Amino acid sequence: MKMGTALIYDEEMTKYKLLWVDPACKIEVPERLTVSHEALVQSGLADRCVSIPVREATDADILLVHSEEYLEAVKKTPYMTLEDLKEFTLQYGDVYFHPNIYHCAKLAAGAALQLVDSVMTGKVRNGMALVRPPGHHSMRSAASGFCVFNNVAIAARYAKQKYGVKRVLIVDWDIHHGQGVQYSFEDDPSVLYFSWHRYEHQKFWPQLRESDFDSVGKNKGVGFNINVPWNKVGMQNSDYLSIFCHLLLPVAYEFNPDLVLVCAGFDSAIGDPEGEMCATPDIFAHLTHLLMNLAGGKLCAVLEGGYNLTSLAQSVCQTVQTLLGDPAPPPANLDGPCKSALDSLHCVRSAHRQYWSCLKHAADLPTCEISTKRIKVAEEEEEEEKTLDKGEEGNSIEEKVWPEPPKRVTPTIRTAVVLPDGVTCPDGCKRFSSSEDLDPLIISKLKENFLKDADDSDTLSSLSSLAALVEKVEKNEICSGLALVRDVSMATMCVVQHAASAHLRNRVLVVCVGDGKVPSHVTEDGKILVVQFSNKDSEEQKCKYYIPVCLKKGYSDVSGFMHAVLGLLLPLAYEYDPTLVLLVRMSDAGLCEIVWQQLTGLLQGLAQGHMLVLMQDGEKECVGPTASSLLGYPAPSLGQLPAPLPEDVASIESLRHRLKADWKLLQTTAQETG
Ligand SMILES: CC(O)(O)NCCCCN
Ligand SMILES: [Zn+2]
Repeated sequence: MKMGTALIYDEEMTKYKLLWVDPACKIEVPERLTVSHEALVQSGLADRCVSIPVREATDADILLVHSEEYLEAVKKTPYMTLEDLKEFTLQYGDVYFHPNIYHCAKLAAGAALQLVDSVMTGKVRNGMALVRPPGHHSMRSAASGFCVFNNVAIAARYAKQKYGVKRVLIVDWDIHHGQGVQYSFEDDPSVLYFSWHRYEHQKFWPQLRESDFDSVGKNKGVGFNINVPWNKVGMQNSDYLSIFCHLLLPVAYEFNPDLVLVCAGFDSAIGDPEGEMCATPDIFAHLTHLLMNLAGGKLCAVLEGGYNLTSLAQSVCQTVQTLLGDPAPPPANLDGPCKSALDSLHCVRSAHRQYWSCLKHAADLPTCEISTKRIKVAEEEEEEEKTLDKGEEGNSIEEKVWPEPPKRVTPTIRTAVVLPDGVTCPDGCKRFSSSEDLDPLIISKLKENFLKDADDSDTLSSLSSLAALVEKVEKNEICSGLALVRDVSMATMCVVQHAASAHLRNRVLVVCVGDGKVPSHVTEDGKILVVQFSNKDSEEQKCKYYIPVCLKKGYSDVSGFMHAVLGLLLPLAYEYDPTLVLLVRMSDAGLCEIVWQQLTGLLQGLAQGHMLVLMQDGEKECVGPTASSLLGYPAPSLGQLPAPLPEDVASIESLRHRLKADWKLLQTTAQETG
């Protein structure tokens, strides 16, 4: 698998600005680009990227999306007087023209195409284009919302035409609805457009009825347009993650794209005057990470909006650092999605349940219109009393403050391996067997707890290597580890006991695939959370921290397993927020290798990538693929997923219903909180 991250930027795109007074447009300033690029340079991230030059999009490129008359009209703007420019601008909404904006718009679109070229030719794995003017509002024959040419829509058409890409996923996390993208692809089943956006029941710009959740696409494209309206401001990290886990990721995996394009707008971050949301910049590390195992890692992020220069720069850095493969930071303040977000999630899932098998079981609403109107009425009442108690000034937008995202230090050793002699150490990994610096107290504890006959020296050495490995991971000297052990249950017990012991401030998430014995007794205090996938009818779930997931055909049913991973394990894991993930492959795990790699890849978003994988020593052939995932290589695609088995969906759903009282990120509708 290819590595390397492209960065596409050219300061020429800073050389246009608003030349007259227009309150709607004054936030779109050249400094947006300079602070973003400067932050990447100062943090050392720019130097780690492959710098790719911009180019001008050709007429043919632009005509993939826009009409000739529109292109011809825009071509005239460089020669216009100030008065003509103002006049020309009046025909569009919330956008401005400038003698140099046509040039910059060609560079912005061209930058996106250069990014597609470098990813599709395998020169890099993924990349980011820092561009302005943005693109997702511009339509076939109209500029809109600071956008002139639709950079991402052009890139999607270009990828299909030049590289024969069959399916493109466009994820638009900008806080505005990219209506231009929706109009371009709403009847096209080969391009799945996903957008969340501030909507407030059509009160927020661009105030379109077709931005609501019931715009699902047209004709052959039904199901391939997904709109998530935010009907309140103040959405937080939990709200964004819930949408990814319970809507975008299940659909994206079912869609199985060959290429992922991101309309990477950062006005959805805290502090932005447009979005007025409260998600912190580090959330973009997780959103990026969660998309990086799709399409074999082929991901192109293109800048859209973002108007708070501080949160914009921080969010851009979080995104690029994740594209480079650095482990994600611990997600901040996950306290469950708010009611309004759950209502939106519920409406979108039920609007799309007929198009996506992963949503077929989604609870139906009586009808969303009624529920939305009901919510609307309730909110308006609430709104009234709020303004009343706010005193005379109705809308005081207080200055938001948030902590600087934590520094993400990648350990010198990314992945260490504990392997029996004769098993080769995978490229990029470091063989680990040191236990000499393990204090004798621990050694004696291991002896008394785990050794039947005291002179079983190689069991002792393997267990003490594991204990030593846990210490190194805890100290962030090593990011992740992989061990082949003789007795995987005993090794699990040893790691859990060691990691959970007092002197290590750990919360250990133990994910077991297979029916072996797991440490279920040590989970009362919440220092351990065990999730075990098996095909044995699970004995009644004992406590909040031991969760048996029973799948009829075990994990051999890829769809059912991925359904459980995306909709149950990921939300649980994010809410639990472990400091260490222990992934255990029990000997009888009939798990297909790619699913195992997807699971390993997805779980690395937790615990800053601090993960230990334990496997039975008979699974030598699994060492290479597991190591490649631990090293940050993207997992191969799973291919088109058939519908999960109904009985598996039923058992996962009933488990989710049982658990959601304790684990708020498992909720998918507001009704459940009642
Ligand atoms: C790219 C963008 O989505 O941030 N543009 C926002 C335009 C807002 C106009 N009121
Ligand atoms: Zn925006």
